[in-house]
Amino acid sequence: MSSPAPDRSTVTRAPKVVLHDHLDGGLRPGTVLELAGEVGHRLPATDTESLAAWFRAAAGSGSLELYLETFTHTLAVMQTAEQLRRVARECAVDLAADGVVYAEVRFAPEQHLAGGLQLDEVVEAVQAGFAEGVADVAARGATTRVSTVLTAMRHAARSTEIAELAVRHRESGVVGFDIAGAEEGYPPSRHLAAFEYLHRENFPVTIHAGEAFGLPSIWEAVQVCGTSRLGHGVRIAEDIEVLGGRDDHGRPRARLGRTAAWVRDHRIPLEVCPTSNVDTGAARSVAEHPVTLLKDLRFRVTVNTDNRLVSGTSMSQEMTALVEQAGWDLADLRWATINAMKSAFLPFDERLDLIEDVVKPGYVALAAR
Ligand SMILES: O=c1[nH]cnc2c1ncn2[C@H]1C[C@H](O)[C@@H](CO)O1
Ligand SMILES: [Zn+2]
Repeated sequence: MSSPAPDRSTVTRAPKVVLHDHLDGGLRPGTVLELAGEVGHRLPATDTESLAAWFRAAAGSGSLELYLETFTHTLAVMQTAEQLRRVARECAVDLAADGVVYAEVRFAPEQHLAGGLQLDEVVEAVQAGFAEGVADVAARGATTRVSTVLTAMRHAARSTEIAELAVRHRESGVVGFDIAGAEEGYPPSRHLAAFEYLHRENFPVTIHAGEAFGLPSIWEAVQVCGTSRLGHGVRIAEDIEVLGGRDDHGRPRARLGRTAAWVRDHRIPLEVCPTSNVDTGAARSVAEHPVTLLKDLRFRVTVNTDNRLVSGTSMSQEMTALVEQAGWDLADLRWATINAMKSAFLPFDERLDLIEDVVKPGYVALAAR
């Protein structure tokens, strides 16, 4: 039985969980303008509206490489402890205002050293900003929680150093490690030493894979690098043959290749970011995005923002787009949210508590209105 299609305000009020959100892709346009003015960085626009529009237009180029070029303007204003703390504080506040109750936010410390900071200082500044933001939210009577994922850039050669950095800060809210950046030509196995170190340390890993490059990248991330989650992972759909019609349980009839079957059988979470995928050309539209097929086939799908500023989005926007353009209903949103909470890099009991004490009651409250 399908549940009603929620409107935008219901989606905004629903408790949401985001596992894939880049700190340097989610700044407020006003903050970029203000900080750029302070450091003398030239931007392609001079007011918040046209700057936000510039990011949208530049990001929607259909290529990951061009999408990533827009980050020069955000990274330029994230090079001091004060700047990082402000951006992180605003990130926590903005996510909470959108109804996000748990977030894992990522960034690449190696990209924040131009102002003379050391790697540990970068992490400490961001952690301090998240703590301030969470406290601001609490002071206004709401609750959110933000964890940190440290990213290493896949074209660079600092992944082992960043992996060690992540492990050093595991007691203060760094919960995972990721690799990001241009995918083609930079397979995840280049960073095998970092992944092997992290496995020895029992430290969680997610890998951007199956966005700009297809199945081999996903296979390598899972089977060679032993990732716990897949950043995007949408091109797993290339390993699925849709046969048409539905089975007795209402699921689409389909034949899964070995990699797709492995990912589904082992419940490997897919951190799907629909708008970002449309921007980079990994999907034609939200309506045609493979996330709906993957949901119907009961992969462990989660819904994410990727880059709120760059893709002009939010969790509520991603979920509303899925409702309006791909036929998702409230039960689907709840399911994806619980999937995300189950897949978080938190201890099992804390994940369970958030599901039972926050997510499920939040959905009950929505239904009661
Ligand atoms: O979707 C993405 N794919 C690959 N790399 C990405 C994506 N979004 C952001 N990045 C890169 C650009 C950022 O500077 C970096 C760290 O957050 O990660
Ligand atoms: Zn990403």
